[in-house]
Amino acid sequence: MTKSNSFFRNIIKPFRSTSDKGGKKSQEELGNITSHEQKVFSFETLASATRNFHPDTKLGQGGFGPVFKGNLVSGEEIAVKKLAHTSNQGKREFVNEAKLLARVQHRNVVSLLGYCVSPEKLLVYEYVPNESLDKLLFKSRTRDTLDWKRRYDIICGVARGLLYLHEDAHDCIIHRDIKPSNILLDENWVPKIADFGMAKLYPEDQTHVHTRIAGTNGYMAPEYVMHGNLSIKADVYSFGVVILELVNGQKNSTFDLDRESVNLLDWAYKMYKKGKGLEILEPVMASTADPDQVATCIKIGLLCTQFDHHLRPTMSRVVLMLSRKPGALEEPTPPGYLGSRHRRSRGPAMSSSSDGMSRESNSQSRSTTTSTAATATMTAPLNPRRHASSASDPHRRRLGSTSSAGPVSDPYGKRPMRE
Ligand SMILES: Nc1ncnc2c1ncn2[C@@H]1O[C@H](COP(=O)(O)OP(=O)(O)OP(=O)(O)O)[C@@H](O)[C@H]1O
Repeated sequence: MTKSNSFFRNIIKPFRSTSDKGGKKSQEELGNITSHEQKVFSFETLASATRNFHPDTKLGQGGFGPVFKGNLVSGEEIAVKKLAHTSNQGKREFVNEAKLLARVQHRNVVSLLGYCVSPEKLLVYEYVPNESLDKLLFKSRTRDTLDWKRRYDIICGVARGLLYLHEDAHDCIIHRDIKPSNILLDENWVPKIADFGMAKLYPEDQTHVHTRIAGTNGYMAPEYVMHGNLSIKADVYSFGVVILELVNGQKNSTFDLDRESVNLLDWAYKMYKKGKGLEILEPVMASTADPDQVATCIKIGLLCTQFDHHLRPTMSRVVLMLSRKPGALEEPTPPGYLGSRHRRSRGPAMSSSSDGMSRESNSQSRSTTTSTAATATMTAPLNPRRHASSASDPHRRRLGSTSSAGPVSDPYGKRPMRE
């Protein structure tokens, strides 16, 4: 047995004896995975590194359970994710995260260093010191640390990380939960995509997969929320939301700058159409930001969040677009979001851009599904001013709304996949 196979077998085994009826299948699936070298850590090593999981070393609390900061005897700093005992859901996510992260290695994706399975299930990551993006971006006290250059570099880094996951990794991986709290920043502000508990392998021979909805309100693509239709374009949509949040500094789902707009996407699109795109930029950055770069990012954010997923660019195209002038990019069509009502445009959009040239929008995609109705109304507006109940409950905030004909939605929000 190879080291990597033993890694997954060790992780899976303790779960199978309890409730995992699909364990054999999972084990076979995992057994096929080739991974980078993974290290087995003893429980004692990790307990000692975290001072016995002392509360002072706690970095945060995720869906799995707590995450602690540790120092190995070698001096290396690590982050240790400890699986809470209670949920089977957590176990599935735990295995999923281990399984997927073990096979990826990229500057913009957090590295899994190893694991421990007994007596506790622990995943060990590289420590990423500058916290998650949400903690900096959505707090007025810390927001100033993110000047435009940093924000632009974060956008470019996350784009490259997603491009890697979608197109360059061993298999295409859809992350499914791209949002600022899952983007960690290292000591040089290099972004690292984290939290692969819900990520899904994307079968090469399929154009899309239908799956249980899992994700976070405000970041989930409309076709995914309504029909469980999952493709790489769902990540592209979430990435577009993150771009616009980085430009504006407000969360899409709690946006309150304009009472006439349902959310940040709606407002940003309206401003753009009025020729006031640059006013989307958070005023504090106005003096330092490069207007062309800002305009390009806004346009990419709007292109990524278009209602019609066929029209959204792929990540390779996004990476290319990031180095272009805004006038060289196609015109975005209206965004999709909960509560939007929008007739899907048919065929590639030919549009006249500000430099006067007509261009075909890039709609090449690994998703060619047409299961989405041509006209769709989503029934649960995001704006908490209108639907306060969904904003106050953390589970519901993560929950995607679903149409009655759509796939099963999970009342507890973040769920990995139909297995
Ligand atoms: N490798 C790491 N380095 C530094 N901090 C980390 C690392 N991994 C996680 N953290 C911190 O621990 C917190 C919890 O992370 P985790 O990925 O478990 O959950 P989350 O993404 O915040 O929430 P959820 O699981 O509900 O999506 C993060 O917000 C982050 O601040």
